[in-house]
Amino acid sequence: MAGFEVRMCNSQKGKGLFATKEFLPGDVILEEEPLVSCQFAHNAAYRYLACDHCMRPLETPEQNVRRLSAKQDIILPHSNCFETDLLNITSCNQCGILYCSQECKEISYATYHRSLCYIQSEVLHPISVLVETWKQIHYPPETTNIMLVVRLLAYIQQHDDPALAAENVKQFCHRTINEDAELVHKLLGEKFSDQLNTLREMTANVIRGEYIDEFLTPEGFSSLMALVGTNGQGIGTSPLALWVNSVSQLTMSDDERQQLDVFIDKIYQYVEEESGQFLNTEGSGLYQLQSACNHSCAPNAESSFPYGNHRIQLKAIRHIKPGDEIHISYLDDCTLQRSRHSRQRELSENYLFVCCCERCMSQSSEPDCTSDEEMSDDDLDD
Ligand SMILES: C[S@@+](CC[C@H](N)C(=O)[O-])C[C@H]1O[C@@H](n2cnc3c(N)ncnc32)[C@H](O)[C@@H]1O
Repeated sequence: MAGFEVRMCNSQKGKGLFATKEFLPGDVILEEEPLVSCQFAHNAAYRYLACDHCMRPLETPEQNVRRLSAKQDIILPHSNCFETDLLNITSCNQCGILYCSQECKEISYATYHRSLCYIQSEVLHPISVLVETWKQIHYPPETTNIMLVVRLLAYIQQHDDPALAAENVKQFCHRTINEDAELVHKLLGEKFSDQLNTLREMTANVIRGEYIDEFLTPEGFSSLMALVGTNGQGIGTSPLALWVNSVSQLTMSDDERQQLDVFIDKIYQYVEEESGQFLNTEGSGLYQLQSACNHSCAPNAESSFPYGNHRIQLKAIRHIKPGDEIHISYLDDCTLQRSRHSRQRELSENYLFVCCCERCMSQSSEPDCTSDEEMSDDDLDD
């Protein structure tokens, strides 16, 4: 038994993910591979070398920390178990892009890469032109990626049953034409309508065909961009974080643990000094089940990437009973601590919905905050 189902919640929230069995805190609810995923364009340009399919970083924790801190003499203890991960690196025979394994290479080719394979050094290739244009339009911190759109179109094109694949794509949360336009405006900024048209024409130069042409009309493309903006799940992978996680589970004396903690704090300090906050290989993916999960300001589940690649895991963080809706938070921990007003502002500005979770509803009798003090960034809850 899967333990969950996707069904309608109400007309405001649309569909949601519901438990069909009990989950205790720490229980895994589901694990899922994305339909498609892709590393962000700037992240790749800044040498965050990753598997082109699953986003597994192609460096050991030690190589990772040395690059991010610019200190070539750092030696990480207990790091030998990670070396084996990198023994199977391979590349596409035609274009040379890198994969962490033969399996990723084969899945990628069979799912979307066959339609998109090109020699990366061809600066005038339509994909290079599109990616470079995207980088001009969408600066870091990146929230989505035009290549996710392109891979989605290639996924439909290469599918054994392209009509069914197009329907699968349309199952993701979608909106009215006006709401799509508003979301694309948010995504691309002030000059969004010219930019959207440019991106659409460039995307059509990369890929087109019977089952995807409907997504390449002005309306279809706007709706596809909004679909990716609403449903795209951020992915972050870091060999250093995996190493920290695995050494924290080793058995050692209190003294050794204390020394290790001091060492970890120190390397994070070096890394922050050299590389700021951009420490992870970052990208986004479209997940069929995960994207059915609605937001709550008091979530009972959270997602993570415990395998250091794009495979997502959803875990219970509170007791979930059969019939309960499974919620994650779309907000970071810090914003979650803030007032209802502040949380709702963040959600409506960035995700274009008015949150109707239980916590917001139970606080809806709170007066609306309008004073300068309450509008400030640190308007903490309660
Ligand atoms: C990733 S989708 C989640 C699945 C979606 N409900 C569906 O029908 O496909 C995100 C969208 O769900 C809706 N949503 C999610 N959480 C919500 C909440 N707490 N209150 C109101 N709407 C919510 C919003 O329309 C949001 O853009």
